[in-house]
Amino acid sequence: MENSNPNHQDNNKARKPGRPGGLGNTNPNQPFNVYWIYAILSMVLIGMFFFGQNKNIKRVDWSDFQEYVNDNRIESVVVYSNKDIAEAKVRPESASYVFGENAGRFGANPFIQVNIPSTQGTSEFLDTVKREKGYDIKVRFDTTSEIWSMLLTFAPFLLIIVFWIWMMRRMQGGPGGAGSGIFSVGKSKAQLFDKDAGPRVTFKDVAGLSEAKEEVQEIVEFLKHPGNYTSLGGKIPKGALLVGPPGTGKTLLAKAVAGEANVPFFSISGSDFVEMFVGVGASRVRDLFRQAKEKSPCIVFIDEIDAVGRARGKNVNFGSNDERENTLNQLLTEMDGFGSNSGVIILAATNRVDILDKALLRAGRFDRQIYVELPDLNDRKDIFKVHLRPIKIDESVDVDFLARQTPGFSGADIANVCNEAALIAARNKKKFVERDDFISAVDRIIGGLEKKNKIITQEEKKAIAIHEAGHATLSWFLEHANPLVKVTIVPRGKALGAAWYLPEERQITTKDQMLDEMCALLGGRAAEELFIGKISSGAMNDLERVTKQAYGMITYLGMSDKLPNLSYYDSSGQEYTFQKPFSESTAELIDAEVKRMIAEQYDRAKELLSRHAEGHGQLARILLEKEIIYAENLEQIFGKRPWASRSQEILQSNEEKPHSEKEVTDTLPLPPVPSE
Ligand SMILES: Nc1ncnc2c1ncn2[C@@H]1O[C@H](COP(=O)(O)OP(=O)(O)OP(=O)(O)O)[C@@H](O)[C@H]1O
Ligand SMILES: [Zn+2]
Repeated sequence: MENSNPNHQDNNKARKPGRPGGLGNTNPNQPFNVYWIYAILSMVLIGMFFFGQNKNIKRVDWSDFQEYVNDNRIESVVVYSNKDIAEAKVRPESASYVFGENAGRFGANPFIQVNIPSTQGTSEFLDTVKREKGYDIKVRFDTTSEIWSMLLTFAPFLLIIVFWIWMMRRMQGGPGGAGSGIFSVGKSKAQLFDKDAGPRVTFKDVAGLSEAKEEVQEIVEFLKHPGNYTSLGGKIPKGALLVGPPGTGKTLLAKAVAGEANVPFFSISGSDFVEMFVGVGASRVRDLFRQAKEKSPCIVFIDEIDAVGRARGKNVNFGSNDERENTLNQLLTEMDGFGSNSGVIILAATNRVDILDKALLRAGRFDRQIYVELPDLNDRKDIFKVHLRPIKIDESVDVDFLARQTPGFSGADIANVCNEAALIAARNKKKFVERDDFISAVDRIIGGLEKKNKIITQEEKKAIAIHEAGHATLSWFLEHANPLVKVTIVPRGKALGAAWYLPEERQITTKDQMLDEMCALLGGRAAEELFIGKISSGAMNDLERVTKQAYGMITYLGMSDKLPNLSYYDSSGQEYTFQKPFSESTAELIDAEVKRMIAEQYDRAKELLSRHAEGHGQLARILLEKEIIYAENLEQIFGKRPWASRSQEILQSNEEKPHSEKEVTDTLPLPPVPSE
């Protein structure tokens, strides 16, 4: 079965070492931060809002004004000395008198304005009134209004002009340079590795991957000697897709192609195109190709192309993914647009070809797929050799041994192991990195840090032991179950118990094998029920896998008696949203079949366990005591495995206990954190 081990892939992802992706070029000497522009603009707007807001002012005649003052209806007066105008605030209790019906409207701003006749100044008039009647009117002379109004009229224009100049300079690659600020959202974030900058990556740096290297060798030739191909009328391919799990060296390979051909290398991640602004993705794509054409011949590498290249929706979700689709369309247009002899070759990486839009894979686009797989034993040796080069090791370190310890590791994981080992040795103040450091590094990367200090009650420990012993016992007695390598109840990372199995390398899996696997997975829960009488949450991971397996067998592989030879799998990757491809009654049948299949295997697990209850009990006791058991312990208890066991062969031929790809972990509920 392809992808028979989804768990492992997840682990892989999690422990992928962090490394710089295609980051945008942020210019450190940027003299002018773009946020200043925002700040100034918003201040102007706020200012305009407050000052430009006209108070609702009622104009009155001079004679009315005099009357109001005489009747003491005015609270204060501001005299604008440079204009022949005075503004007066009306006492609230007089508002209705002054404003009449409109009092409500003027209520908040009870101001009146009056033109001062040239014959008699307001101030003199007010002075007289004050003196004669003793009213307390505050008078203020104001000259600022003039300045303000001038500023307010011209400031926006000034700002716009400054802003404009600044913008033009930026667009011409002025002080800020390209790649920074808001006006560069449409610029691609591609990272350029020019041919003369830094050490070149070549095929020597890429270990293993011999088939992939052979295939890309041709691209190197295209780039080096295009004439050889075009003279015969052939067209140089525009792109190739590197397909494989994370960390297997896709980026490295693409870089090596550029290095071998000695051409510039643009690197960008698919997710860098996608931004929340509409149209930005498409404009970034245009920009990327414009840059690439300028530098041609060159390689453009798009990592994680699935971020933009996912199949365009069949089900119209009312424009939810429009932006991504526009970006994808632009990419397709650009790929069609440039001539096949322009010297730009696009390499893209993905680990999900199945979800890519079919248009991307059509002839003339990414019509070649190059598989970059997880390394096998020999490849792992080579990768170790590459990454051990810079490390000071002593003679106890044996590459062959290391490669055997790391099945299922990707190139990135191996790089990580080497680095980790060096760190561990440094922590222990060693002069050289020793074999033990590598073993610890491998262990650490497999299971996260050992957490011996995690508080687990004796009862919980017993439950974990019984659960794990259940898996172990069943895997011993089921013909097709993967042979067990070791089981531990030492908590590592999140898992409280774990079992390692040797996976058999098989391309197709029979129904019997799948059923046995399910049975072994159910062994943990079955042992809990049989020997503790209480079931726990520790089996969640097991149950999830069993349920998925059963659904897969019934709906994809057509392996149930009631629904034989039917597959509702859609390899085109489109998901069914509104309509299932089967009827309601079939859906019920599927559910019933899944339940039946799991129930059968569970009964089988319980039956087998009760037959070997004594051995199981011994196993659980050893586990409790030693926290770890190996295949040999099982042999001592149960005798030779009834079926020729690959694990035994391997264990005999190799003294080391190989770690293995298949790891079944169980999570039990953590004990409550003691409150301090
Ligand atoms: N075959 C290999 N030989 C040597 N080193 C490798 C190999 N594969 C991976 N590595 C190491 O792992 C690192 C990460 O690999 P790379 O970035 O090429 O993986 P990738 O397949 O592109 O991953 P992703 O799909 O997540 O982008 C490399 O920088 C290199 O150090
Ligand atoms: Zn389990």
